[in-house]
Amino acid sequence: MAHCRTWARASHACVGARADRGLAAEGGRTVNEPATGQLLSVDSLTISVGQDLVLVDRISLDVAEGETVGIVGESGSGKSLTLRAIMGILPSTLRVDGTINFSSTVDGSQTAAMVFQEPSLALNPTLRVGRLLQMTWRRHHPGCSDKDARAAAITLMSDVGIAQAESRFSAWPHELSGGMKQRIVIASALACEPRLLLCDEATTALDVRVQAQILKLLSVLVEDRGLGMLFVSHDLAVVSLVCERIIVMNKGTILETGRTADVLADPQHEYTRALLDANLSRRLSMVHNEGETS
Ligand SMILES: Nc1ncnc2c1ncn2[C@@H]1O[C@H](COP(=O)(O)OP(=O)(O)OP(=O)(O)O)[C@@H](O)[C@H]1O
Repeated sequence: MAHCRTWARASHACVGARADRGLAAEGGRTVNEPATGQLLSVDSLTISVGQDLVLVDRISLDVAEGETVGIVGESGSGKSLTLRAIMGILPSTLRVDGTINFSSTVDGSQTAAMVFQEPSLALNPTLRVGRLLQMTWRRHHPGCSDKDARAAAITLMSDVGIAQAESRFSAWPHELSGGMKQRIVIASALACEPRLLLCDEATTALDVRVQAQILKLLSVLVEDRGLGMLFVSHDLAVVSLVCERIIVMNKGTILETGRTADVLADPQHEYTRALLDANLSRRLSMVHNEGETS
């Protein structure tokens, strides 16, 4: 089975980069099976560069089966590095210590897939979108025929809300809107049949109406498929819409964590209160309204 790091480097079309069980230890990092019921368990993850620059400092987090967890914090707080460490796609210049425990399927594969921020960059402009999904499906379903993989790709396109999926199979990325492109990116992640979806600012590049539609889609997919999701965003309003639990990060450390409703109603840390700025309630109702009308 191809390793996700090889796959992620091989082509920027591989938007559904996937983490497999049994990754080799890197620095002081080990990857094992987590406790029953947990899809992912991260213990004391530390990411550093050079002799003494610590970018992520001993953070621990869990995602249970079917649970949606958000990591929120301003730019530079270490959210993306954390997700990339979990996926095993950090640059080799960074040192990773700590423990990452991954749940896996019986054959030890298909555990986590990642959705990146910018769909225009994530999709290979020279690859028709249906063909990308067909190739991704075949990569993760060895022995599947071209015809069956094409059918699976069209089903995935329908699943992520692309109308007339069959005729759009041959579309180029540039022929699709930003929202459609992100739907293809999500479909590509689903082609790995993950149990855990890692989303890195998955709606940040989209306008607010499309953002609401994609958030709604992610919520439906996660619920229907019983997936766990780790959703990273700098936007607390966005995270609170799709996550049951929130982790607040700043400067590489976790400041607080709790049920979404609790964190919103009674933030324990001054930094969290700052994130809950005067615009939050207005923005929340705006996003909720957009979600309802989409
Ligand atoms: N390869 C690297 N080498 C050195 N420092 C890095 C590297 N990648 C990221 N950093 C630094 O690590 C810190 C955390 O980066 P990270 O990308 O995780 O932040 P973030 O919270 O995701 O914010 P953003 O959404 O802006 O990316 C930042 O200060 C960043 O400059």
